[in-house]
Amino acid sequence: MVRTTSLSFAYQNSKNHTFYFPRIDLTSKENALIIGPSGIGKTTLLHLMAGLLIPKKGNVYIGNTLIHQLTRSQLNDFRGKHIGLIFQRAYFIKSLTVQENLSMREKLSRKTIDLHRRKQLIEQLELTEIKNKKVHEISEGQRQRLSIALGVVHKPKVILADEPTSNLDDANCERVISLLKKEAQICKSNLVIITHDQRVKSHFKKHITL
Ligand SMILES: Nc1ncnc2c1ncn2[C@@H]1O[C@H](COP(=O)(O)OP(=O)(O)OP(=O)(O)O)[C@@H](O)[C@H]1O
Repeated sequence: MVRTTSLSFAYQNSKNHTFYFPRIDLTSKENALIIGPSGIGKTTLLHLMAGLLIPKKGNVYIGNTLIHQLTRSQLNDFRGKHIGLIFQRAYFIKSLTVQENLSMREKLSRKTIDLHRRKQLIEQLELTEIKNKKVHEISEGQRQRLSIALGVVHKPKVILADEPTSNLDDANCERVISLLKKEAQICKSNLVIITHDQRVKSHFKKHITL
């Protein structure tokens, strides 16, 4: 369950421009797209939902937790355990292998390491053949799939993805969307995607328009 209430935000250096966001209310396992023109505040909203930015007013519930009432260290801990972030440009440790990056992400979540889950994910995302390769040795498409794996390996309550398909051809776009939906189903999590991509829109019933 993900819910936002009267969320507003202003960047410190933004000459008092305040963003006001519509209410979001996602029931258990419900997915949604955040859509709207460039610069309207989609990434800002996603970062608020991830607890990476602090709202001026309002709050974000993930499950029963009001995330902005947590202390900074509780919030970091909560994010590590319960939020899966997938950025357009993923952050990897390039000197480590695919498998080592996943293992590092699991350790950071401080959840019990689930070797079966990691193996299953590597197979599902077709990373088996390159699991022992360093990240700088793999292709762009493989990196995209690894970034999904890193976002979901710890079975988060919510998966937040920022433009996960914008650099992909049609076949890979379809593949990434169906992988994300499948992983959300397996993790029983809410999936929230920011997109400009017309190809993605028909795959989701719920659209949040900014
Ligand atoms: N750290 C920051 N400090 C000040 N202003 C910022 C900061 N980050 C973003 N902005 C501004 O806030 C506005 C919204 O940015 P945001 O990235 O949330 O928009 P967006 O809807 O995701 O855009 P796009 O679709 O182009 O990625 C933009 O005008 C941007 O320049």
